[in-house]
Amino acid sequence: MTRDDARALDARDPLAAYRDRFTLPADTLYLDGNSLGALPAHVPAALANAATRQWGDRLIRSWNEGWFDAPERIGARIAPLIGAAPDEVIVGDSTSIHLFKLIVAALRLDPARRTVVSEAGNFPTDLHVAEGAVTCVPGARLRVVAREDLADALDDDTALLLLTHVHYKTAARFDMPAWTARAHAAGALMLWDLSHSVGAVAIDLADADLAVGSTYKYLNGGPGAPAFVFVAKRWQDCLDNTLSGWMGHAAPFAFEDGYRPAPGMARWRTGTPGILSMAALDAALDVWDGVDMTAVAAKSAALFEILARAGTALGLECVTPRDPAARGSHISFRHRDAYALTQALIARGVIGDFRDPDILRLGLTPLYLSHEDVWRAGDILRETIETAAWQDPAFATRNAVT
Ligand SMILES: Cc1ncc(COP(=O)(O)O)c(C=O)c1O
Ligand SMILES: Nc1c(O)cccc1C(=O)C[C@H](N)C(=O)O
Repeated sequence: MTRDDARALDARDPLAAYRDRFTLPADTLYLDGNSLGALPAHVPAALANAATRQWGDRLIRSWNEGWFDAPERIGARIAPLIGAAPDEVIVGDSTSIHLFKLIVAALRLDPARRTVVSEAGNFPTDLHVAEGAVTCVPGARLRVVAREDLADALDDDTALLLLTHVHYKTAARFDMPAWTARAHAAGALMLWDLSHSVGAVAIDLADADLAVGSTYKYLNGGPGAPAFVFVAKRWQDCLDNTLSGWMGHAAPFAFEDGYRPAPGMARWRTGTPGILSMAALDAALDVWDGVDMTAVAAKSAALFEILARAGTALGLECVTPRDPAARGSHISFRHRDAYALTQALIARGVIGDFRDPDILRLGLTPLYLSHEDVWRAGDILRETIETAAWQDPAFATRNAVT
C-alpha cells in the first residue's frame, strides 16, 4: 500500500466529512481514541452553555429544564448504538460502579446460583469489582478462567457470565449471540462490558440480559464521561440496585425514610449525576446521530489492513485477529520493548499506547482518522523501527498512565 493508494481510499470514503467535526492538534496522528476519544469541535460551546446559561442564569431551575432527566434522555440516545430499546439504557456513574450494581443484583436473583464466571485477562476493573461484589452476597464466589475454558466453567451454580465484548489488549471480539446463548443454556444471566465495542463495531444486544460501557472512548464523551448501563426490559422489575440512593427512589422528592425503587431504568440511578459531564456527552453524541455502522466497520477494516501490513512487513507480531468479525477497532502488536517503542512513536506525533508487558496498541477511529493518517502512522512506525530510534534511553522511563 502506497501513500497514493491511501489517498485514493480517502477520496471515496463516505465518512471523510466527519473529520471536520473534531478538534485535533495539527502535528498529531491520534491513535488512542480507544482509550480517550477526541474532542468533537462543538462540545466546548455546549459545555460553556451548560456552565453559563444553565448553571449561571437558570440556576436551580435547570433541574426541571433537562438536568433531572439527563440520565434517561442520554441513555436513549446510546440505545440504538447497542441494539437496545430507548427505555433500557441510562447513563451516570462509571463503568466500574455499574458493574458492581449489576453483579450484586444478578447474584441476589437466585440464591441457588452462587458463581460469577469471567475471563482471566479481562480488563482489571471487571475482575476487581467482581472480586469485591461477591463478598457482598453470602456464599458467592468469582471464578476466573482462561478464554478456552469459559464454556466448561458454566454450570448450574453459575449466576452470571461477565465478559468484555472486545478485549482491551488484543481487540479479540466474542461472538455475542453465541456466548449469550451459552450463558442462558446454563441458566445464567449474561453481562457484557461494551467499553471497547460501543462506537467501534455494530452491536445487537438481542437476548443479552445486562450490559455496561464506557462513553469516553469511541463515543468521545470526554475524560471520565458517565458510563451507560443496560438492563433488558424483562429484568427491570426483578433486579434490585444495592446502591439504593435517593435518585433511584420512586419519588425522590417525597424525601421518604424508606427506599422504594423507581420503576424501569430509573432505579439504577444512585446519587446526583455530574451534569457538566452529562452535557459534554450529550453534545458529543450529536456526531453519532445517523452514522452508518456498516461504513464504520468497513473503514475500520481498511485502516486495520494498512497497519497490519506495515507491522507485518517489519516483523512485528500482530496479536489482533485478522478476521474483522472477530475483533474490535484497534490493532495490537507485540514487541519486546513495546514501552520504549510507544514512547518513540509519541515523540514523533503518533499517539498510541502501551499495555503491559509487551503490547503496542493503536486505536482505529473511522470518524476522525483518514487512510492517509494511518498510512503515515505506519510509515513512522517503519522509520522508528528501522532506525532503532526507540532504543534511545530517554524512552525507557515509565510515565504513570501511557
Ligand atoms: C473493558 C473496560 N471496562 C471498564 C473500563 C473503565 O472503567 P471506569 O470508567 O469505571 O474506570 C475500561 C477502561 O478504562 C475498560 O477497558
Ligand atoms: N479510563 C482510563 C483512565 O482513567 C486513564 C487512562 C486510561 C484509561 C482507559 O480507558 C484505559 C482503557 N480502558 C484501556 O483499555 O486500557
